[in-house]
Amino acid sequence: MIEAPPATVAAALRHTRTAEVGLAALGVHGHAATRPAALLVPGDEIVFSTRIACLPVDLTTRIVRADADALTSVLVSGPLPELRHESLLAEAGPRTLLIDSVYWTTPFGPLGRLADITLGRRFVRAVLAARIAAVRELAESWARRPVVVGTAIVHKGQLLAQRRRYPAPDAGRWELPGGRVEPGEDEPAAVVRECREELDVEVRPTGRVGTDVPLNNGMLLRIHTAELVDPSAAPRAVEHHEVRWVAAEDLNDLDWLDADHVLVHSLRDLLTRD
Ligand SMILES: Nc1nc2c([nH]c(=O)n2[C@H]2C[C@H](O)[C@@H](COP(=O)(O)OP(=O)(O)OP(=O)(O)O)O2)c(=O)[nH]1
Repeated sequence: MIEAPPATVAAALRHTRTAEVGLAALGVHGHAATRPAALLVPGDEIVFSTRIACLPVDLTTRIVRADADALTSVLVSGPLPELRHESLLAEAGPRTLLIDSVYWTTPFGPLGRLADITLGRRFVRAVLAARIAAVRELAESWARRPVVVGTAIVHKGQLLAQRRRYPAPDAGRWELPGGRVEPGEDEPAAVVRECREELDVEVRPTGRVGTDVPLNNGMLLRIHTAELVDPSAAPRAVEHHEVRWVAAEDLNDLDWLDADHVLVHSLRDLLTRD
């Protein structure tokens, strides 16, 4: 049990720090091989190096799922024929139940099975415990951050994106409508208010998508889904340069803000779900 919402725990699971630093204490050294970015996305690979029974072992895994319900990785190369690691998350009131499952096949027949029982399982349990401790620490500290809501408005299979006008480093880049949650306001109310202010339309919040994303300014970005109350309403750029309806296959073409880049695969899933 972790004292944070599932989307926050899911963000901590995706953080390269929990894959790297969490395991270093056990002599397992890992680094993200494909991208140095802080949150892992599907397709990213992590290389782990360690010694088991004095033998050097290198193992590479690839992330195949990274959303608010689960992080899953599979073996790319290493000393095992098969390895799959699944971390499943379930909401438990204000807390999150994290269930870690590791499935593997042992090489070397009966000898391998013996080594598995005497060493392998103990090692995997210790690795999982170290990782969960790192995830807990990160998630519980992020859960105390102020929240910025982003809104994934879906209409006719497309997502509304808007292009920022300011500040200078972000000008011209794309983001989702939204902003800081005001004191005393709940998140769906902030979504409705921000969309009214930024787009001059009424939206109806419908749920959530993706994991949270920690921002460099000390806040936490959380994405809600929404639909237009009046399907014929046309959102307009009140504060931004431009608004645009974007199809799933075009999401990658936009120059998103850094935080939004790691959400693009979840936004694509949202548009192609039905
Ligand atoms: N709204 C929004 N903000 C994002 C996204 N991605 C991202 O990194 N951010 C950052 C940019 C800002 O540092 C912060 C949100 O601030 P903001 O300027 O949109 O909203 P605000 O209501 O707090 O500010 P303002 O309108 O008073 O200027 O979150 C996103 O997709 N949508």
